Amino acid sequence: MSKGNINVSVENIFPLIKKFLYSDHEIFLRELISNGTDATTKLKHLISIGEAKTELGDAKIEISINEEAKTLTIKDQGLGMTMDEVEKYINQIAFSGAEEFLDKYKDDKNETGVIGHFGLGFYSAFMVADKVEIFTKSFKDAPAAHWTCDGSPEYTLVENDKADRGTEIVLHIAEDSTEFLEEGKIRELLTKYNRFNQVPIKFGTKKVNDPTHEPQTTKDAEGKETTEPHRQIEVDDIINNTDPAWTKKPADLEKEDYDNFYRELYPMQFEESLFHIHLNVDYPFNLTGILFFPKLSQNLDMQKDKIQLYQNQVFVTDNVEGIVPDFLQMLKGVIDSPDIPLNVSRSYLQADGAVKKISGYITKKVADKLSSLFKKDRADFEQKWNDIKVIIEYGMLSEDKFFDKAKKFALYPTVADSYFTFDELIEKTKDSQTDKEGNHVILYASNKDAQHSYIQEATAKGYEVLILDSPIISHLMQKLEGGDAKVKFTRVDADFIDNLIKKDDAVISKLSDEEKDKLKPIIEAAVPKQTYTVQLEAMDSNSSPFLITVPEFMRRMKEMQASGGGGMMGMGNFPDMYNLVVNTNNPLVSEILSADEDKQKHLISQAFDLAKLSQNLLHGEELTNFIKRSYELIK
Ligand SMILES: Nc1ncnc2c1ncn2[C@@H]1O[C@H](COP(=O)(O)OP(=O)(O)OP(=O)(O)O)[C@@H](O)[C@H]1O
Repeated sequence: MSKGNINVSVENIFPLIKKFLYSDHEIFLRELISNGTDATTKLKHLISIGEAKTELGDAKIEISINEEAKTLTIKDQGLGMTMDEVEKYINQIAFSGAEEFLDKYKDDKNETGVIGHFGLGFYSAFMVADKVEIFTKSFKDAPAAHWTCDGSPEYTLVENDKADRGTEIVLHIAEDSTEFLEEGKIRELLTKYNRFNQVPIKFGTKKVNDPTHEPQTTKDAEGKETTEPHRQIEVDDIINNTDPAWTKKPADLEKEDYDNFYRELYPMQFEESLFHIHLNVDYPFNLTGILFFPKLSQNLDMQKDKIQLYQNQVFVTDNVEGIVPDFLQMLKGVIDSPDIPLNVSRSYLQADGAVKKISGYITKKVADKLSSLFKKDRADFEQKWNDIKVIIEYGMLSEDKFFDKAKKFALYPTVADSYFTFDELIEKTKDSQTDKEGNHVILYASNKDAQHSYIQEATAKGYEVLILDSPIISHLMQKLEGGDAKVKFTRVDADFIDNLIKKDDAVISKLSDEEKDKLKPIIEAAVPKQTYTVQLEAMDSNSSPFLITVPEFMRRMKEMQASGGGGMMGMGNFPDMYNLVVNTNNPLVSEILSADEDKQKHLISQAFDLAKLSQNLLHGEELTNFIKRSYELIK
């Protein structure tokens, strides 16, 4: 028997371990299972190179709870340790590792930046146990060992008669951690961290139908058939899938396999994904994974499903900030990499060269996949556009490299359901939609119904009108305009149509300048001055007499501010401002001019309300009054 002090210089490490990372005590189980997994895969390797003369068998890791003894046991069939190895690995290496880890992070307790908390290793057991025992027998021909430590720096190490190869860690669960003696809690943790563990994990047994037994059907005297019940047998309850889809070669997988994996990953998700991207790189870093483009969903549960980060098939976190570019965080799926440093703060992570490369690689893979989908089946891509556009537009805004690639496949749908790429759009509209100053005006609407009359005016002239309705689209337009000084995006209700795209053939006004000077103050007096600027224009006589427009610049700045930054400071709080465009060629406007004062008021308020109605601006009392007045008119 040997007794000893682990390391006197850090006498208080155990209370520190207990207090440390309080909310993350649960990771002890992941750490111990990872050790068991390593021990098993190492043995497998030694057998394969002929260094270990033993059979691996169906080596698994077994987790068991003994409620009476208040213990939780993690037992593996890996390579085990000799007495000397326990002394070396547990008393020295593991301990100094834990010590170093704690030393580094003990002041960082509140820093959410520490992710994963890998590295504390074996000693994390003391977060939940007040005594830990190790029973271990090496695959080598050496006596088994029994190590005990009760949370003081003192340990004992004695020989033991354990006969089967492997290591058994017995945790005597502390009074304040008894939740880890509950089956439900352990099952939850196993599912969270280890459902794709490389080595099978057994947690209890379960009853299944005996596959060797065929239930017999018998007939009674009246010919009624009775089938005997299935015979049930008890089998190990293996909680994990050791071979998840992302560890396989894409060539070995069908679409169905990816769909099944999506469902396996998010069992509460009933929608299928739109498409997947299989990641697989081994230089200059190791990374595998599968990312899914989800269908846009209002379902909040769905938003909760996030990309999960694994390290060698062990779950680390579903907060992939800094590793996956922001714009791709709406994707779902898994990435697995042993090369991501996990016990560092996020700011460090973002500056890490390998992590930057990973993020760049993921961006490139996503762009390449989208590009190939676009080329392979454009109709299908167009159909999916609505679900994927926000991610792509966000990416174009935030990553220049992605912008350059996405410019070739990002789509601009029109109100007539055509989908153009940017280049196609420019080509299609450059002759008809270039104004007399040489500006190439791209017209768009944000809502087909709300801006219906404006859209109609524009399409009647043969112009293309896009439907652009993502929340960040104003930022993207700004960026696209920045790339070509002549291209201007303008919403269809930003002005009356002839002013949106000014051509040379100006319409002649039926009203003389004196008549206009007379008319303007009459209308101004009848509409709220602070909100509406009256603008007299000679338009087509068939166009509406009154038209409410929102200047493009003003509206876009407000929208950009509402969707986060970019707009001019303070614009978001600016009151709504509109132009009231009066068509001096419309007969009704001539009539207003020649009518008596009462009739003038009446005609203006009716026409003004109609203009408001077509901009969806007529509400409440104004709407009630308008309806009343309109009934009077048809009586
Ligand atoms: N179940 C086990 N079977 C065999 N050896 C083990 C087992 N658990 C721990 N060890 C030995 O103890 C050492 C220290 O374990 P510990 O978990 O503290 O650190 P680690 O696994 O090396 O690294 P990490 O800090 O990433 O967990 C291991 O490297 C291994 O040699």
